[in-house]
Amino acid sequence: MTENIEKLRIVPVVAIDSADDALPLADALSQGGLPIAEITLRTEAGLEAISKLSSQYGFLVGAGTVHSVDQAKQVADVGAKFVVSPGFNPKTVQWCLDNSMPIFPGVSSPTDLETALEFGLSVVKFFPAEQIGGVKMLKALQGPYGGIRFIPTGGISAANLSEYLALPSVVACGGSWMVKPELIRNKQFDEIARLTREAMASI
Ligand SMILES: O=C(O)C(=O)C[C@H](O)[C@H](O)COP(=O)(O)O
Repeated sequence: MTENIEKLRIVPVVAIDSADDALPLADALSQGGLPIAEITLRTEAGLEAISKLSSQYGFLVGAGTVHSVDQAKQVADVGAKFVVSPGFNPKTVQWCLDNSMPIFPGVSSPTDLETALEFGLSVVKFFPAEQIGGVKMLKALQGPYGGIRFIPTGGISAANLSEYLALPSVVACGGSWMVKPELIRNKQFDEIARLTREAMASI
């Protein structure tokens, strides 16, 4: 899974209000060159949106904001291909490992990284990236945690994306800047495709 995500280099993080918008959204992202999305469970429509996208050929759909084993089971049942969580929940991580579900749990400190090592993880989300020290913090972590790679998310946009992607420890960056909820709500799919193309052109 990491290789697939690393090829694309950006993971759009989506909060969707209506599952009816899922397919046009996936089309817009694909047109922009990013056939991938992390659909968060922040909204009630999230699970249904994941279900709709899981059968879209060539589109990689993961689930975000997964806080519990129950939620991990739910997203697995509807066809999510990977799980992301904002923090490190050992029970959720263990369930995913036991069930061959790729998981990228959030870390924000060396202590979290120690836990990730204990679970044998080699790729984690780094959240909230900008607020916890961004590129500088990732560089500092590179020494003692050279075996771990990151998906920084939080505060990333076209303006600072390339700084993160230049780090060898960064697999890809997550972000909502090209899929802001209001763009989806207003069905501005052309604008989503444009912002996605712009992001892809900057890397
Ligand atoms: O919902 C989750 O599971 C999260 O961890 C939060 C998201 O990853 C960030 O909200 C994305 O960050 P922005 O690109 O700054 O919007």
